[in-house]
Amino acid sequence: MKADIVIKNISQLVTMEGPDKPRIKEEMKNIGLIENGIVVIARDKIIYVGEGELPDDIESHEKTKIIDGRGKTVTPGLIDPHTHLVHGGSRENELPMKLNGMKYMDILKAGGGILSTVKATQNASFEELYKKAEKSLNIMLEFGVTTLEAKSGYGLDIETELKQLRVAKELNKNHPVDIVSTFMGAHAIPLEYKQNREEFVKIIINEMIPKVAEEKLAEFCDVFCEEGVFTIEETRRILNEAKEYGMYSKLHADEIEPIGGAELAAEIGAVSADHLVAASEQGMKMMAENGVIADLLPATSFNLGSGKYANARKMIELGVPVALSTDYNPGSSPTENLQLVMSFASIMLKMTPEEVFSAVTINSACSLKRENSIGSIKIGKKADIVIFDSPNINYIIYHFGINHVDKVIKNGEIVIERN
Ligand SMILES: N=CN[C@@H](CCC(=O)O)C(=O)O
Ligand SMILES: [Zn+2]
Repeated sequence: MKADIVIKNISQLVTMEGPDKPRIKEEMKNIGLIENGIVVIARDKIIYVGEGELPDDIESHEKTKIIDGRGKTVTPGLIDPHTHLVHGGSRENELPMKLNGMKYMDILKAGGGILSTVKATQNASFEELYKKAEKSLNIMLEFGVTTLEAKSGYGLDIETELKQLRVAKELNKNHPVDIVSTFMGAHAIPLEYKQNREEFVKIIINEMIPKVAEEKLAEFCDVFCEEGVFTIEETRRILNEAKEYGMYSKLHADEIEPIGGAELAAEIGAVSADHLVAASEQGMKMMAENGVIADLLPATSFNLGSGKYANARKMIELGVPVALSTDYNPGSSPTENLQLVMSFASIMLKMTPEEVFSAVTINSACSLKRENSIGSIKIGKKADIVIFDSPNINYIIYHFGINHVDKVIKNGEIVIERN
């Protein structure tokens, strides 16, 4: 077999070896760490992973690229399974309001917040949305993200929801980062339906979901299940309908109030429940029993400044598989930096570096139903790999706020080279 890229002498190689399924409890600590590691790539796949030298049955050719991994940490490409990538405008105008004590949900109730991004997204052309999202995607790739999820939800009318999803589809075709799309028409109740919310729920169920499914624009459906937004019952109806059309479920659950989002996620067999800052212990237990992944978003807690963070330690203790995401969006988490999220997870959620790496690789892959092709460095999987300019995993998390990436390899191609 002929190698196209060989990365050798790797100080710390994070393989995430083990079964392609969500890691829980102590499993989250086993990241398959190899010192003096070697990874070999041929075309777009990993063909060897181990320790020491190139094995005899793998040959190099004159174009084989040999990368010296001394002083470097190598991991699977990072996966960000919760973003609101495609949207118009920005919301820095809300910063002084928040500093003056106005709450995130009060801004929304007054017609701002998500609803102001809805206006900006409705008014933006396909090209404008594409360019803006492409810029963010480039930053994410620079930070080591090779696959991410992108939600609609800033349209709230059928044309704009479809426009957002079509932008994501086109970017997925043209950009090295793989994008998994989620339909989130149930992100807020538009002002014009405030007195008639049932009408809006019916539009989502009877018009939007069938159209999104017909155009094959989303694999997942998500709902902002929160006090003052969508109720448990509305969320159940929307996600069950989406299931009929073949979409997996995700929920924005118990972000602010413990209204039973975690319990609902377990009941309907959602793939993930996200946020969970206010989730009840009973909800966490039910998630563990039903294998629902907790996708935690500590950058959002940080940016909302509430001082409230999801109880990751309790979730891990109870056997809930934990993933981590940026939640990149213009309101509550305007950052593309997943490495920063990893540092927040360690400091604020008390997750160990090993748990953090499990959360942004294999568990995130599971949260996108991609665990058979990405999320670990394993023979036969996609050659999506990050080389960090860092001698060990702890340093990446400890030295926070900067970009530790040296190189990013996507589908066997070096797409980012920073040093
Ligand atoms: N909480 C709901 N949705 C997004 C925020 C959207 C926005 O504020 O624009 C979130 O996940 O944080
Ligand atoms: Zn979100």
